[in-house]
Amino acid sequence: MSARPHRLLTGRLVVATHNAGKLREMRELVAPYGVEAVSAGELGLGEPEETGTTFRDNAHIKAAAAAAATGLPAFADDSGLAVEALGGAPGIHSARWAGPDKDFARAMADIHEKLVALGASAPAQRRAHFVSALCVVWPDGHREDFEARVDGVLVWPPRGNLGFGYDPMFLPDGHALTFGEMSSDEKHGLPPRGKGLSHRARAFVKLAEACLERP
Ligand SMILES: O=P(O)(O)OP(=O)(O)OP(=O)(O)OC[C@H]1O[C@@H](n2cnc3c(O)ncnc32)[C@H](O)[C@@H]1O
Ligand SMILES: [Mg+2]
Repeated sequence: MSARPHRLLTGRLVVATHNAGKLREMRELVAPYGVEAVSAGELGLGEPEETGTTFRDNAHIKAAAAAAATGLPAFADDSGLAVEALGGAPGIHSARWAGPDKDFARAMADIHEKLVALGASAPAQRRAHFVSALCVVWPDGHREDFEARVDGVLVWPPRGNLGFGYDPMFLPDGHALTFGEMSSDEKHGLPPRGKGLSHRARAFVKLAEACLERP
């Protein structure tokens, strides 16, 4: 095996998210690796303000806050949908676009309406990508960062109710189903089925390669 420049993650891990859909996916991703995942909710942790200007910064803010509060390594994701015709919006503001009620039906319609106003009806004009920045922070401040994206087009009307957030309108390139129509395993697209499909699974493949070992 090659030398590891990264720090190995073992034992208990805080999954520092308050998003139930992300929590489920992050737990599924770490499950094969023998780490004990405890959620921010189970530990009663608050939500830090996401004041960063990049996905990477915001993921670090969330992981660092959870590591400081618990004395355990913490794992956070900051992610979002970037729509090319909208100059990359909503991007790091993806959660905020859904408002305090987390109304993603409204946020998806909002994006669709903006694309219609631009005359963007052909798939080539409706290109978008999801980005995931994953950050692990240890109580001593050591951090490990991984980022990945998945490209696709935005469909209308939304299709499927299996995922969360913007999944029902996102059709990844080379696939016939939206993320909202995919099972969690299909959306992850991990071996033996694939090399990682979703932004989060692709970033996690990098994290696992660097910081995790199967028991
Ligand atoms: O910050 P935490 O507590 O992790 O939860 P959050 O929902 O606020 O998460 P973010 O700040 O990272 O905002 C990302 C938003 O982008 C959307 N998003 C990210 N990944 C997604 C995915 O895999 N499928 C659908 N929508 C996604 C989703 O709506 C999220 O609320
Ligand atoms: Mg957030």
